[in-house]
Amino acid sequence: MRIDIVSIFPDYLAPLRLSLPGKAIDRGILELGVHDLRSWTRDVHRSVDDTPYGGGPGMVMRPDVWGECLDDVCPDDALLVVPTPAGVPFTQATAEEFSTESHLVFACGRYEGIDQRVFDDAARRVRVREVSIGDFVLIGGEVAVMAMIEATVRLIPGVLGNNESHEQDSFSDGILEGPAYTRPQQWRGLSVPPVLLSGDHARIAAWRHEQGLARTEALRPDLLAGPTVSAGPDHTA
Ligand SMILES: Nc1cc(-c2ccc3ccn(Cc4ccccn4)c3c2)[nH]n1
Repeated sequence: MRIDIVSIFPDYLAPLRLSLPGKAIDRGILELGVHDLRSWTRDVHRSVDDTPYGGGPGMVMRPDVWGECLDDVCPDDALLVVPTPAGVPFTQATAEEFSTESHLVFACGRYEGIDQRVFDDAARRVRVREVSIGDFVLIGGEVAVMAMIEATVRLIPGVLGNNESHEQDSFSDGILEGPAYTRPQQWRGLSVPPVLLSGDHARIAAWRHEQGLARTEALRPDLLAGPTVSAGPDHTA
């Protein structure tokens, strides 16, 4: 898989080369390109934003600079992912879909966002996903992109080591994971649940499922309410 990211703060994405994505890069499983949007400016001030039509606070990112950038960075077979508070929810299902792509391009906006015509124009030749990572507003797209890349890259075969796996991920079977324990068996007067010491793998699996279900009912009853809308093949934003 190749991932390209466009940002006016390319250094913000440097941590992606550590930890998981970094290992994937070293193993040749992932190619990562980070691009400074200002490389596509033509004025002496290297301007990327302007005042919003219709008035309102803040600035909007210019279509001309983004358009020329995406012409260079985003080929027709790529999936263009645009983080925005006004997008379709990014879920584990979205991460699964993204992990099967050969080329992802992430457009990190700032200010009040990017001129909508950038995505209307891009949609003439590439698939576009406007995606939200949660119902809160960030200052820009970089943090959202790092979260989406981590959730996506860990699902690529070979990225997680043998003793880590995503098969039992939270959300992958629709319920939250139950509690986890490690040594020591007694700690500050608190004990590990005896079932986990029993060696009875069927009982342990059943207990973990019950614990996950109870946690889900208590904290995330919405997950038990049935399928939700998320950014995926049939939900183009
Ligand atoms: N789940 C998410 C995603 C974002 C996000 C993603 C990209 C950008 C580019 C700019 N902003 C700030 C901003 C503020 C007000 C209205 C629009 N955008 C972003 C915010 N916030 N929360």
